[in-house]
Amino acid sequence: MELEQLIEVRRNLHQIPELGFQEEKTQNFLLNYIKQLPQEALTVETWKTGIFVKVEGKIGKKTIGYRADIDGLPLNEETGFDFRSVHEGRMHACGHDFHMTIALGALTRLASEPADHNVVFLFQPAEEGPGGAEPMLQADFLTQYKPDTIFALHIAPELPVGSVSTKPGLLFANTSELFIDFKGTGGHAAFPHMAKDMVVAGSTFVTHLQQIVARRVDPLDSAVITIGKMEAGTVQNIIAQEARLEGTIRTLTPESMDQVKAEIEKLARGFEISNDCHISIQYGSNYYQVYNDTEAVQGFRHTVNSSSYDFQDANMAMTGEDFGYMLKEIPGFMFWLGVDSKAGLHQSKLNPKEEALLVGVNLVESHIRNV
Ligand SMILES: CC(=O)N[C@@H](CCC[C@H](N)C(=O)O)C(=O)O
Repeated sequence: MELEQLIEVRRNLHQIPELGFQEEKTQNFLLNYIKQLPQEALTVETWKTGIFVKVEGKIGKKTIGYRADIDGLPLNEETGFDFRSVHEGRMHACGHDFHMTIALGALTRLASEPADHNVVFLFQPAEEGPGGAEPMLQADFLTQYKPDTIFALHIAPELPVGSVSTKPGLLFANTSELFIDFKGTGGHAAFPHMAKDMVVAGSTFVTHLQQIVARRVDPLDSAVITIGKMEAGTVQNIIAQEARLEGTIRTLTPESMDQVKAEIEKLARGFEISNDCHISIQYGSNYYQVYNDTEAVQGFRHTVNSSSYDFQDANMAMTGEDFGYMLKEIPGFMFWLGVDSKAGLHQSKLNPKEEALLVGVNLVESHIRNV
């Protein structure tokens, strides 16, 4: 599959981003594509809105897993491309259109010319939330064809095309979604002393959360608490009775995640007293850290060094990835693929360079053949 075809597939996928476990059109597109490949070596099975494809190897002693995530984000695209999202308020702003296209490109080559080993492609739903990797690991297909090793990639806007980057050990953080609801007493804007104002409580709480990171977490460790969404009130002259914060916590160890959560709960109890309100905290999906196997990374470094592409040592990042659950069960690694975009991940103008699609396909295919 050459660059022109990869671009066509990517642009088709780019137009139809869907949220986690709603990826019906995406699944159909992928299935239709897979259907027109030579079928002799393929076993295809759907799992919820995802898909497994096994390619029987020529020798077939080992099984290599390759995972691509398939969901989009709830974001309005602002690229102005003629192939922009046709789904209002949805965008492939985390590169999953690239991830799927690269997997299809490698699958296309392997379906025509299988590798020595078996390969299982996992088209996984719901990476952005609520998390598809952990339940997908329980699928019967994987019990039957459990990979001995597994890998995946993520696009990296800050790296040039032709570069990839990874490291042994911890690559991505532990994550937990965070939802905090405040309930006070509404009232007339002119009589604040008679109400319990949840705009004030909620917004002060946001700034106090940052003190947990600054003053409770060991400075030699690290954590992030980001509130990405805040909702409160009804109109400008009514004191808000309710407020809601939605965010995410990132830590470098599962233990510091427990500590940060305990600190948030402690802060909330204090706020309930000082603001005379009720606060309830919910954690949505939690992702286990992405921890790369040293030997697997060495093998990949060898693949890259034997190609015309450039390998760079990565730093840890506070991004999260439910692929961490797969790596907890199966040794392997994740790597960053350079796509050189001014706008970063989760931004409405993300514009990865499409030449990187071919770099991805070449490296995924050659690594599978080298393992
Ligand atoms: C690679 C990437 O950007 N992943 C997401 C994963 C989000 C997990 C969950 N919804 C959360 O926000 O905690 C990320 O934001 O890092």
